[in-house]
Amino acid sequence: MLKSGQILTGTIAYLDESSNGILIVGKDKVFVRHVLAKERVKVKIQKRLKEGYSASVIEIVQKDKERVKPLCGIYERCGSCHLMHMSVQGQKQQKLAYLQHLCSKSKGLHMKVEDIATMKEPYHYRNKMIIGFQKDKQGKLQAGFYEEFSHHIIPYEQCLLHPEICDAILHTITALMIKLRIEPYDEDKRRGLLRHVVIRYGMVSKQIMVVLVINQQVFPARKAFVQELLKKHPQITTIVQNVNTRKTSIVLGEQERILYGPGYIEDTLCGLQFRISAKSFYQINHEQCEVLYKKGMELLHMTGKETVLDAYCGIGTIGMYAAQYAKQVIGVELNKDAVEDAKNNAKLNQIRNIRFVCDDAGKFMQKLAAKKERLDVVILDPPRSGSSEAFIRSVATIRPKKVLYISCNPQTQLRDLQLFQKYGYVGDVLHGVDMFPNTFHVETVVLMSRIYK
Ligand SMILES: C[S@@+](CC[C@H](N)C(=O)[O-])C[C@H]1O[C@@H](n2cnc3c(N)ncnc32)[C@H](O)[C@@H]1O
Repeated sequence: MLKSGQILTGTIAYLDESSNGILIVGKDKVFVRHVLAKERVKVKIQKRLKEGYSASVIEIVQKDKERVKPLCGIYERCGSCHLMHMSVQGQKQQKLAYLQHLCSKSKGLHMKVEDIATMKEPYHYRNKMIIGFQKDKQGKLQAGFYEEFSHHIIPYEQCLLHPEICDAILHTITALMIKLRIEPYDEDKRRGLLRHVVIRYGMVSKQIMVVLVINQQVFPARKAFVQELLKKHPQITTIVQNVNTRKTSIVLGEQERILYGPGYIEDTLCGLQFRISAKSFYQINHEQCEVLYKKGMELLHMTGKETVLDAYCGIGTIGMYAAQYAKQVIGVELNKDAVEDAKNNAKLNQIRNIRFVCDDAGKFMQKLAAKKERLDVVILDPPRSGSSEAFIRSVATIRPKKVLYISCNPQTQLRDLQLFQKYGYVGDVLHGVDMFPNTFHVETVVLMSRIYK
């Protein structure tokens, strides 16, 4: 048994799915942050965990050649980034090893992992920023991201993952909160006004949306707040007030009020125009999203005769891109604001061979199967939790020739691939796209086809 405070030296065996370095000591696992696989480290045991022990690094005795100095001053405390101490190549190797490991332990699947498409400049890529607020012990207002596994905010000056303008806007918002005596929301006491600020940035259009999430219907200093914010940042194209009075960690509430501008931003992706409103999903990495969609179309290799279903379609981005290579596309999405955006986006781009339905993807697929509808291609890009058996079973009933599965969570994707296989669809290559550099997340795409003709 290891003791708290005990000092050990050893070699990191591998990094787990949360990028913890694993040191094996006898039968015990010791979890070490911010190390690389194969590095020799001197660590101090901190505490016992359910699965082993946590330890802090005293010294990296032997550095891996992919180790780099993190550019962010609060990297080790913040927790939003996990791999900033690795070069682009090192991050790629780590993500490849992780995907290979996941594939190898997915029973019944014979997947190989093809390359991961990385970004040359892996900074300032996130087009959406979510900020929380708190007061420190001295009553000083702080703004920042949540520390990993906690509701404690780590204040920051500059975030290397977002466009610089977002930081400047946030600093103005913090100054305005102090000036106009706007209290940050306190989760425990359930008091205070401003819960979160969401900033969305159109990477091509440069349009900016600021969403102020407040804890009550009335926003007392609203006019002055909006006027002063716009005066300081005339680049902001829309400001939305969102009301969230629920006891929840979900950021946005249902109700919205537009305080300035149209209530949405527009952006260009794969040569198409998209309107994005506050509650709609939009891929957070513009450059890599284009890489991902192109990869998807390349894998599908469509002839222009296909009827395609774009399931979990968001604002219709993949579907509209696919519509250029297909006979017709149906998009299905649960979020009604996103469907509204999608319908507008089809008009905006004069794409007439696409229609959108607001429904649960599983239920919609069951209805299509019951009506014996014909589909040639199904594209699905579900949320992190993955798809459902109802959806997968109905796909098998409809018997499309090809199924393209895009995912931001390879664990649930591989679970779903096992189900697809049970229902007669197999894929053998997982393609990675690094949509989230400096973090342990990775986007993957796989093409499946029917085993039985
Ligand atoms: C990862 S996003 C993908 C969006 C889109 N394909 C894109 O690339 O921008 C997942 C989408 O699934 C939607 N969604 C979540 N659960 C759903 C369900 N049960 N049925 C249909 N859509 C759902 C979310 O609202 C979100 O827009």
